[in-house]
Amino acid sequence: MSISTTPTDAADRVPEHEPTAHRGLLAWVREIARLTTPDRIVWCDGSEAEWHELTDGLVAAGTLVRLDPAKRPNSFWARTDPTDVARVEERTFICSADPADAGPTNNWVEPAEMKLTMTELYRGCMTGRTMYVVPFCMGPVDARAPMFGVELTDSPYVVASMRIMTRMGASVLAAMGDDAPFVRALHSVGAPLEPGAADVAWPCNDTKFISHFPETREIWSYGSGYGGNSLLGKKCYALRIASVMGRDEGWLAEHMLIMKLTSPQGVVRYVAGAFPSACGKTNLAMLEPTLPGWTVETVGDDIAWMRFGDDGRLWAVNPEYGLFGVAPGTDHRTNPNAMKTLAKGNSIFTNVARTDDGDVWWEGMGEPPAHLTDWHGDDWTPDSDGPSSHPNSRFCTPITQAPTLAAEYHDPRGVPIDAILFGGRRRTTVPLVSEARDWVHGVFLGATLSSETTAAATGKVGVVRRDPMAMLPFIGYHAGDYFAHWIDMEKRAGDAAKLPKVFYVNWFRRGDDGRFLWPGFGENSRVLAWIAGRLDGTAPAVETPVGMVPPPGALDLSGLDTDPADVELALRVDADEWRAELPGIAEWFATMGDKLPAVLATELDALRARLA
Ligand SMILES: Nc1nc2c(ncn2[C@@H]2O[C@H](COP(=O)(O)OP(=O)(O)OP(=O)(O)O)[C@@H](O)[C@H]2O)c(=O)[nH]1
Ligand SMILES: O=C([O-])CC(=O)C(=O)O
Ligand SMILES: [Mn+2]
Repeated sequence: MSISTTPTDAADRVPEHEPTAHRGLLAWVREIARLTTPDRIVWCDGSEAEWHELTDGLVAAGTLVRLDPAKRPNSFWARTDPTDVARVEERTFICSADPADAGPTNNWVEPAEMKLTMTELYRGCMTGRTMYVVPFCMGPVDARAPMFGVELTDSPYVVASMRIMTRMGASVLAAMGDDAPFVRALHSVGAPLEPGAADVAWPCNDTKFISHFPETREIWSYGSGYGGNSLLGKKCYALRIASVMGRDEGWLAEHMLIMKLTSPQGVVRYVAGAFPSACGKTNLAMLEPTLPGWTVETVGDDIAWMRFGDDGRLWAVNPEYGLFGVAPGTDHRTNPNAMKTLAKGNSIFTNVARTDDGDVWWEGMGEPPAHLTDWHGDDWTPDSDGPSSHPNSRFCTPITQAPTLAAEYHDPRGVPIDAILFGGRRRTTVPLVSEARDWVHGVFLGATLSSETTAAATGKVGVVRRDPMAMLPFIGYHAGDYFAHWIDMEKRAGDAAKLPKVFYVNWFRRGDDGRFLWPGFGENSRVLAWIAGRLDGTAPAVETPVGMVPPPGALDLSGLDTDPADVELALRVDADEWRAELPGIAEWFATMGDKLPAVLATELDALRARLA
């Protein structure tokens, strides 16, 4: 790291140590320093030495606790303020010039008004703190058009996490040269330190704003240190801002995993999958197939940027560099590859429990130890009331440590997608797997995707809501325009178009007694094998009102110890349940007003007719 300024004249000193000649960047850094008045400015180089300096400082401040290096090398335990544990959707804003561009799914404030409000919050907000300049790149730096960003933040926890989650530092700054365009991402925890005041382990502010200015490609985040609100390369840039770039430039920025699926015969298929937050993307991306001979390799677990190649195929890149995964439920039986990734160390665990011998623990990881320190920092025993770990506790770890990493991960061209899966968390109605009849029907399935809310966002858990393409909290513009953009992708593919087939999955259907009807996790390979068979034209399917499903016997259930009657229930298409679903879909579409593409209204009419 290089320190560019002294404590007293942070904003105005001659930039002798500023490691770039990028005038736009320098001017912005000085402008923000003048506004936020940090004690010093640090330009992050992404080096090993810088990581150690940051993490040592965070340990000294009490934000991080170093885990036992013999068990978890170079790894740390963090606890947040109990009010700062998840994305805050009601405090997230799309500040487009025209409110119609934000649409019915976003909070909107006029951009100048939002900037006025937030400028007053930012004024002096870094007093007593360091402002870090974090140059980062979403996707490979050697891409044809590398996607740069710079985050200015007063949180060293954010800097350390950004080093895991993005390509960042001196090499990125060098690649930016002196005039590359970049997304300006400003972040503050909103907790100035007056001289002599004591700091807290997790500074944050009750007032929170996660604001996006799509026209100027800017992000202003204030008051939260939690990942989804503060690691601005992730949801804010790679989904909300990038979805607007995609609209303008003809590509897609999606909340999708990307996997490489290889059959026992060696046939390779690339599959992307959109499931809402905490609905199984990371697990599917790292799956250990139970069906012999199949392999799954990981390209991405959360975000896919997809554009058509000259070959008419849809090519997907994972813009991220790390995994920011849900901890609870992750275990050697459910996701052994995540456990192996974490065992290599170099990770930050947030809001999980710590064992007395310097390791981490969370619900779902086998038998609980007799004593833990829980995510509040309190003593915890198996007799304690609540869980030891917050349901949205997370691990942050380098994706390059995954034993399942596909070699293609590093390829700036990405991988050509053969199938897109949409999926949600539904106790009823939605069958284990179904296939769309064509592209428009596939877009309809995505546009009407529904799921029960999870702990990944603040608010009530378990409420069914429409979550189009698993992007409800992340579409940076009008959802009706977004649907039209998806439909139009068919035209963008050109004459040689080879569109992915679309499937709809639900791992979470339950029996009357609340049990999961389908065992999930590695057993999902059986569903993937049927999907691969559909792509090859070898697997059978039967028409139902909602799409094509595997007939009895079409799923390979050999060696599965689930009751076949449960599998049948998981696959069932119940016309009554689906008829009950129709008013909700109609209501949802009505919120799009005249922006709803006519073909989607036609799809709904056709579904209604098939169910009549
Ligand atoms: N029953 C069941 N649970 C699953 C399955 N796959 C994942 N889960 C659980 O669902 C939760 C979320 O899974 P993840 O894979 O982390 O979800 P995600 O979509 O990557 O979540 P985000 O990182 O928030 O976007 C975890 O507790 C998993 O254990 C499955 O096939 N069946
Ligand atoms: O953004 C976050 O906090 C984590 C995440 O991946 C999601 O919620 O989809
Ligand atoms: Mn996610």
